[in-house]
Amino acid sequence: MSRLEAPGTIRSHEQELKKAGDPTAMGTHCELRGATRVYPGSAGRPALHALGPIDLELEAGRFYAVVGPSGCGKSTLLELLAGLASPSEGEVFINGQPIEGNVADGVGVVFQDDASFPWLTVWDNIAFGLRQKGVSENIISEKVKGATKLMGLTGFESAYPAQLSGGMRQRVCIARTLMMEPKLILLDEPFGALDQQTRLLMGDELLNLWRETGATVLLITHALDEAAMLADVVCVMSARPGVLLDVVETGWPRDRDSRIVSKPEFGAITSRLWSLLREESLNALDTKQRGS
Ligand SMILES: Nc1ncnc2c1ncn2[C@@H]1O[C@H](COP(=O)(O)OP(=O)(O)OP(=O)(O)O)[C@@H](O)[C@H]1O
Repeated sequence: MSRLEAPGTIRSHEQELKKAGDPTAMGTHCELRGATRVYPGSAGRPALHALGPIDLELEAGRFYAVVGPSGCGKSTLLELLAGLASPSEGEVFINGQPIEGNVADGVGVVFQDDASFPWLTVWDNIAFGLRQKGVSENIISEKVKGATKLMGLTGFESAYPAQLSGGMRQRVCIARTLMMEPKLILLDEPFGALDQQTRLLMGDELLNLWRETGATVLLITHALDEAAMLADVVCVMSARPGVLLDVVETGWPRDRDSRIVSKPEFGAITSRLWSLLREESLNALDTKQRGS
């Protein structure tokens, strides 16, 4: 069942897994402490306080989703964790080490926009990062084969992105990220452009991937049902500047799949998320309509 816990209390789960010697608890541990992000003003535009302060701890090997009103700072939060931006105040730690604007090793990011390279085949798209790193072709070949199989792309290795569906192109991007064996996978609305059925199936694939790699996953999504189905923990953000409103533990078993959407608990979780977000979303809409 859905239950709410204060952000600090989720630490115990990781400790339990480690004590039990769980091999899947191999992902990255992340922590934001008092992190804020203010975009400086320019050309007569005032500075914009986009995020925080936020305190959030991501335990190794768990699946997190972040939901919140449009423009509340979800992508900004992801950029801080990815090391693509530095906090204006506060700190971000990856495995206990502060990061300051450096993309940490073992972090993979997947964005909403189809980021496949149109001039490369599926195979070469997936191999791209490893080639950049100078990895030998033998090893690349083995890894690409594994990734195409895992992402259901076998048989399409020599196709170009334009010959694939949107869902397949997004799988190519996920496979390319996977190649780098990330211990922290950050996804910003990766299924936003897909139809509902494809989103559910991609969600199942993402769950498989998460189980197989033991990575820590943080998924940003507008879709409350996607968050409720996929995540162990749903972080609910307020309207801008986004702060953590609540942390909802879904309580799903690790071997879940999209069939849980028919369970009564699923409806209870999505209702809980909407009751937390409804007022915030109205506030965000109101602010947008006032043009501030
Ligand atoms: N580089 C930037 N410079 C100035 N303002 C920015 C920049 N990037 C984002 N913002 C602003 O910061 C706020 C938060 O943006 P962000 O993209 O993090 O929100 P979000 O919750 O991911 O939005 P959405 O739900 O619409 O995708 C928004 O008001 C946005 O316009």
